[in-house]
Amino acid sequence: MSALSPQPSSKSATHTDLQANKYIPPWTSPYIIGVAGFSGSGKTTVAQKIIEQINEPWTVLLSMDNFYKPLTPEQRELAYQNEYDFDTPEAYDLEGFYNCIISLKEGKKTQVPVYSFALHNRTGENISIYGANVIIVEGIYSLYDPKVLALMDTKIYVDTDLDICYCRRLLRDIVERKRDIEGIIEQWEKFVKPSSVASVKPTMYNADIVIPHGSDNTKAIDMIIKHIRKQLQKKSEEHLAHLAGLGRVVVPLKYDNIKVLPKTNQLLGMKSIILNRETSNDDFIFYFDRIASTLISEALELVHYSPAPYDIITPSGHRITDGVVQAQEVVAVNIIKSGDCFMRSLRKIIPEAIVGKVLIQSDSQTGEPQLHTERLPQFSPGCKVLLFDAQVISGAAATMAVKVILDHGVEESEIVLVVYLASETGLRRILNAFPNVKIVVGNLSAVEPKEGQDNDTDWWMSMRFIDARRDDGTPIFINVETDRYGLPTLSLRPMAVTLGKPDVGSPMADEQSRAVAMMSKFGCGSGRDLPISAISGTIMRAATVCDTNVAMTSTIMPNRHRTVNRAEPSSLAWIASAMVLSSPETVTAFPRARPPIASMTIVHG
Ligand SMILES: Nc1ncnc2c1ncn2[C@@H]1O[C@H](COP(=O)(O)OP(=O)(O)O)[C@@H](O)[C@H]1O
Ligand SMILES: O=c1ccn([C@@H]2O[C@H](COP(=O)(O)O)[C@@H](O)[C@H]2O)c(=O)[nH]1
Repeated sequence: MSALSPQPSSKSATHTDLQANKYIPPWTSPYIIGVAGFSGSGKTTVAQKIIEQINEPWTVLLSMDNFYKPLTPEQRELAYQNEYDFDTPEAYDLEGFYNCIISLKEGKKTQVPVYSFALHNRTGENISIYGANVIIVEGIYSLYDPKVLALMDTKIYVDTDLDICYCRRLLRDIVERKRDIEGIIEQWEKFVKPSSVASVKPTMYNADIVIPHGSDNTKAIDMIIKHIRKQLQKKSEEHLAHLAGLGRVVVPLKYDNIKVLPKTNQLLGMKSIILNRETSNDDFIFYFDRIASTLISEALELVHYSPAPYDIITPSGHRITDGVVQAQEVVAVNIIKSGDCFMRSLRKIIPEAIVGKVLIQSDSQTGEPQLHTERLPQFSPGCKVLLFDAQVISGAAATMAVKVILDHGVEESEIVLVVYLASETGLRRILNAFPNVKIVVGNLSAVEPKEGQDNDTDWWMSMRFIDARRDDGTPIFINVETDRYGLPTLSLRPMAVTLGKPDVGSPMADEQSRAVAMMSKFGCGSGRDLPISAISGTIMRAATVCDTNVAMTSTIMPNRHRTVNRAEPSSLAWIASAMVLSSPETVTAFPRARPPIASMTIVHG
């Protein structure tokens, strides 16, 4: 189901929102907060409190200390004798600091040098930052450079009495920065104190908010957090509205880039087997893997081959002059965890394939897809990337994943999305944003709505909930999931959903109303007093397959069950937000005794 906007059917679509024709992820406009103040004033402590309380995925704390200029051996010697001035703005590489923030602001993968206070120098290592939604920049001169100030959304000055700062710095520098007490006192008197008064204090006038008494001032910090939350909510609404726009029909969906598996007897036969309640668990996995292999093989048809640069001599001595060789490296990327159910088949077809991963998860309340983690390899120039997801419904997660891969230097035309189940709306959203991406899909929703199915949403819901009733009519939530051994498996959970009122004024209100109508149509009754956004979140979350555990929905039968073990925090968050579990009761446990398959190569970028 598309959770992002009301979708006109392809028949009736006349909308031409050309502005929507490009995907702008949240990390190309990160929210930047500057925190300044004296050394020891509590800047880091305040920043950490903000991070804890806003609880945004991909919040980066960037310390200006990382941008101390590298020292010459002579300067290092001075530093060890407490004769080097680290408290003048000239000690910082202000240009490098600015360039780093600009690069992050543009959503680029950015290298940040690591600094050691013990060595008084950069360590030579770098930390790579990518995908930040919120960046907190902390440092004595973070509100100093007008160019940097212009990039900040909120500027905070932590105003703590200088003597208190001195005491705290003494303690911290001895314990954490391995400094001796005499040296700290000497440096304080000679450099820190005079610069604090002459150069740091005046930057207070560049701040939007001044926090008297530092991190003790919980009231001020609460106010700041409320303000930041409001700004982030606005940003998230803009992102959702933008994603919604991408789902609108700009031009009728072009099928040149989409390959749907033909409904051959062979494919229908395999589907019939996996739908049959008599099918054993092993056979289910076997036939699912075969369908996955077919999808992968289709995707590999898009890999470039070139004439072999040598003649082939057969065992019987014949010369073959028109051999071909693969001319393109193939790299796989999973949208975890659902994409994992393709991995067994991938391993059989390309055993040496490098596999990268992205974790994209929806916010439980708004349904906004958020990038939590990426572990991607260094993509070689011109390589082909197969992006795996079990299902694409709204298309938001896949759109975001494509953007992540593009940001890592892959050509748009070299990305092939491989997906078992997809809605037309989702594919339209992806292709509106990235018209050169190729898609290989096992099941695509009806292009023309069928009788009684007014749109993709209906189709998806019926696919999801088919046969999913208990004898007493209770709807059951069914998923094909990837289990801890990387095997496709099924889970069943009874479901109770409360119907509520849409959030007035929310860009999702229409969508929420539709969600409620849809849920009631499919028999979900009221149960608990939940905000509607939770329900909507449920649908969106499932729809975008952002949950790490919800792997794949299909026309599946409720005969294969397993004990649902949902201990991972992400699953708990999902359960809490979705509230689909009326009780933790799971139907029967399907016995399984399988060895884990060989672990995947996860290349850290
Ligand atoms: N309100 C506070 N009360 C007591 N100690 C604090 C308080 N805020 C910070 N500290 C301590 O003071 C030291 C300096 O704080 P920190 O946040 O690192 O300051 P800054 O980043 O401004 O240099 C740290 O050891 C920290 O734990
Ligand atoms: O090698 C170094 C580099 C810096 N300093 C001191 O650090 C503070 C800034 O860090 P805060 O976390 O804001 O305290 C600055 O006052 C420098 O004097 C250092 O001692 N050695």
